[in-house]
Amino acid sequence: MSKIIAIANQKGGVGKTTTSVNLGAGMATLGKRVLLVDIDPQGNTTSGVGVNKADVANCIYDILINEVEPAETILETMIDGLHIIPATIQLAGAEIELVSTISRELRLKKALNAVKGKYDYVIIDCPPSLGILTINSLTAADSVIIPIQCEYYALEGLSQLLNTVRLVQKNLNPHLMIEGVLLTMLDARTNLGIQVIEEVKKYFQEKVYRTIIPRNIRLSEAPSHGQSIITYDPRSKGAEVYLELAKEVISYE
Ligand SMILES: Nc1ncnc2c1ncn2[C@@H]1O[C@H](COP(=O)(O)OP(=O)(O)OP(=O)(O)O)[C@@H](O)[C@H]1O
Ligand SMILES: [Mg+2]
Repeated sequence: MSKIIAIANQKGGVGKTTTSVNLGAGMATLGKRVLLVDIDPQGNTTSGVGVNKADVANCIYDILINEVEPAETILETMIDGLHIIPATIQLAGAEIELVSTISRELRLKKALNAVKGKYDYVIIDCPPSLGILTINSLTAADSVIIPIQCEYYALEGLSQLLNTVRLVQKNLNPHLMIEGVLLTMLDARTNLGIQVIEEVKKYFQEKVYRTIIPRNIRLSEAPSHGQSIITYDPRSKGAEVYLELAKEVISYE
């Protein structure tokens, strides 16, 4: 059975893309068939797995707006079992173009229905907003992973996200669950990190993953080489923790 997981937080730069790419790569390395879906006009997941956006013929925009078949957009990556539906800057227009479309919140769900059977996991990298692209993702998803950066104001803005999750549950997708909360970019040398961990655990309790992602320079280097951490530096701490996270997420099957 396939599971569709959205990686969402409207706050920018909290590790959504890093988690999509490396959790996906980790799962594929563990033998799962994984489809990444880049639904962020920034297209960082797309370039992060080595796809040259200039060479992309059809992207997620064409699925949402032009009703192109998803199978015509799927690309392979350098990791066996890891495929991607890419995004290009063209997607920036979709928010506005979708406004006047019938059942605009259901576009991604309908499209993924056609391909999800081929995969164990579909991982959707959401943009840093709660607009129609994130709503499409939450409507298509079985569950959502919320990355939270171990920084000041970590919980700020989360009530908006949780409110959006509730609205989607009520109106569009009653099955949507919170898969887990992931603490990212922990700097273990500071007390602040420890405080944030405690605060987030108090709020989300057993939903918080045991695996905590530390700050790791190799994780921030990998995207500029168009690679996940698993191939860029398999011996790094970053590769170790994202594989651990992949095992943890798979264990909840
Ligand atoms: N664990 C980490 N250690 C070091 N750097 C990291 C780590 N996680 C993410 N980064 C870096 O932090 C920046 C933001 O991460 P990322 O792009 O994954 O966040 P995002 O939530 O997808 O951002 P956006 O909201 O813009 O889409 C990137 O430059 C990334 O390489
Ligand atoms: Mg991103």
